[in-house]
Amino acid sequence: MGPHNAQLYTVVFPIEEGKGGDRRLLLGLKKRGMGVGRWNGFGGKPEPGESLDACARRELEEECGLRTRRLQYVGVLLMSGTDCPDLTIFVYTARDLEGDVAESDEMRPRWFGEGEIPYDGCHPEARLWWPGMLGGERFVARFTFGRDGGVEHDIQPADDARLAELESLARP
Ligand SMILES: COc1nc(N)nc2c1ncn2[C@H]1C[C@H](O)[C@@H](COP(=O)(O)OP(=O)(O)OP(=O)(O)O)O1
Repeated sequence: MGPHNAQLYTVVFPIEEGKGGDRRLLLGLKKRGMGVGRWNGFGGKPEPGESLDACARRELEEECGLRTRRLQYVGVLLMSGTDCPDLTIFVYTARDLEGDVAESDEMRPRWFGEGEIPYDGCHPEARLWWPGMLGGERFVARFTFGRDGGVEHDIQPADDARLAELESLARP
């Protein structure tokens, strides 16, 4: 199961790093559609012919008003389940941010300190990979959702070659 036969999405996490090494993460409370009522990064589906990088930048600006001078492709989520379509989600972090944070039709943004992330209000698997992502890990994570609401997971470190291989399968 992979990008070639799954619905493709991007998700972007804006991060600010303070001088003392403390980090803040901008999350958005989803106001409609998939994941409504949950805190998440900013993202969505690529438009026809759009690269993943361009999609990530567009969705970031549309959903929270920010642009970035440092977008980093850090991981891939391969999601499957009995009662839902397969999803492949390309994960980015965004630093060196420009613009003003603004609420959109889709997202209500809010900054959280690393120790304040509201995991109970996020997608259930978020707590399994966000701490690693915030710590700078690059990864491929496989999640399999069961009918009982449980989720099996396998999270592996990924290098440039593995991430590029997955990205190339999604190239328009
Ligand atoms: C199931 O678990 C998920 N976990 C996480 N962390 N993120 C997820 C999960 N499922 C979906 N997402 C992300 C992927 C995208 O960033 C959004 C959903 O995007 P959306 O459906 O809003 O896509 P758009 O292209 O913006 O859609 P419309 O323009 O049609 O509103 O959630």
